[in-house]
Amino acid sequence: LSLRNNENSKKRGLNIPPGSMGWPLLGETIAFRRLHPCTSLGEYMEERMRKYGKIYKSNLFGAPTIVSADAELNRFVLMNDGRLFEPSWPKSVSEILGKTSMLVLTGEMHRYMKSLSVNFMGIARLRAHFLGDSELYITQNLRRWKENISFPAKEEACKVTFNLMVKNILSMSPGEPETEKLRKLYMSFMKGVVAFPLNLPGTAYRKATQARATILKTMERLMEERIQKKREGTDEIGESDLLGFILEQSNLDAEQFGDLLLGLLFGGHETSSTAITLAIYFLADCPRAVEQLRDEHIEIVKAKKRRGEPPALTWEDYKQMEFSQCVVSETLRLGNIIKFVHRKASTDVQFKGYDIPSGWSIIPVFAAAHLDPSVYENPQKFDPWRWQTISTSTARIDNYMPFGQGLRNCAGLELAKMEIAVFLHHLVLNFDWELTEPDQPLAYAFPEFQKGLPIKVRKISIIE
Ligand code: HEM
Repeated sequence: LSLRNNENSKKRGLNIPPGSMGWPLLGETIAFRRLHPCTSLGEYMEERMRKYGKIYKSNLFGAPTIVSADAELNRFVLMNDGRLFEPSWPKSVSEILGKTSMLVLTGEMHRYMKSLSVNFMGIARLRAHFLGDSELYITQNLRRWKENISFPAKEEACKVTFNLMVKNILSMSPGEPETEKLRKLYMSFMKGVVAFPLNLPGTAYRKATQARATILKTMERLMEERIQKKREGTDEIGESDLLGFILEQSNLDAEQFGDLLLGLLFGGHETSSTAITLAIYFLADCPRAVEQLRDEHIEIVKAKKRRGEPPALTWEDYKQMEFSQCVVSETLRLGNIIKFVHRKASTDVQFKGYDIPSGWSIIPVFAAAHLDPSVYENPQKFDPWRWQTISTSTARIDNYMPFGQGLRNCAGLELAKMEIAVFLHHLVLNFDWELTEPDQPLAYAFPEFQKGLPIKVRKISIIE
């Protein structure tokens, strides 16, 4: 199909970007997926960019594809979502995330689900629920850290972000048997989303489809139980979790709710735990940034004491974490948690003299601008201070897209930034840490630390 499409475009005299379509069927998918550090673009892209420039054609995931390392084209694609472009995730991803998942929905239904999620994670709820809950789960978690014993940081970050999401989605508490059951199911589901999509018995992909079905059944049961409680007048949760909020504010059925839940767990758990782990990794090599972070957070705590406030962080305290936000921005730039997204042209599109034929896939690679030396001086360097000056520059909008942009931008970006900052607050106030083994994050579906980033901590006590 890809080759036929390519031939048709030639016949129509279109100016398709240069590139190679690779092998029949497989195209260049294997080379595209080859592991490389997430702080680089990898050999496949670097070689193609040297040969063909920032916009080139290929054959990926079974479709003729334009790969874009061009920041302007990436922005053009995202700003024309729903008009010239639509989502086009590989079938394996869309099947596992569900047909009513936000990543694949378009039009009215996408807008509806998006507005539910954005409202659910709006500033009011961040202040009222997520901030206090994040702090609670983070402190509960860090309190258990033992000195001088190596442990994987990723696992700890995952516990925090998972607990936060299930508490706010389903009012489930950490450590309860039902929460643990859901966590295990979710882990199998997650492995399948990123695995090679081979739907055979015993494969990660098959296990994930089974986990998905079980999670959906659990959702259905929880929904029925809540409806029953509402009828009996014994529901105490009301709209304080997503399930209650959806029951009051929408008419989603159990499957739609299940897909929304999986999407938020998937979107909110793996990404932010990866971001926290990446910050721990980058900071371990940048003591000056840890020192400056520590000063910032000590000052926040002292100011609270001076004002006679209780120790819990408030939204106003969070807003004081300016250098921490620079650390967050730099972690997301260099870590490239979502390296690229999948779209396809819903009509013939022209850009910079090139034609992108209707039906072709396009992969905007956000990481390309994040690592471009003409945009970010010394791009391989973890340099949070660069954000103290960049923030006023307009270049940032085009060249910095860790959360995507436009219609389909991240619904949880404020939550994510807050979670990372609150984690940093308690981390730098309570611990020094070092990496115990080399473990570089590799660009898999998400950046992945092969060993989960083993670290060793030392407790410090700087606030009397
Ligand atoms: C550092 C952490 C995060 C990063 C880097 C990130 C990144 C992204 C990106 C790049 C997109 C755009 C996908 C596209 O264009 O197709 C996206 C969408 C989305 N994200 Fe996030 N995200 C993060 C955290 C979260 C959190 C905490 C949540 C919520 C719990 C969340 C929920 C979503 C949802 C629901 C969408 C789909 C929006 C839509 O289709 O309109 N994300 N995220």
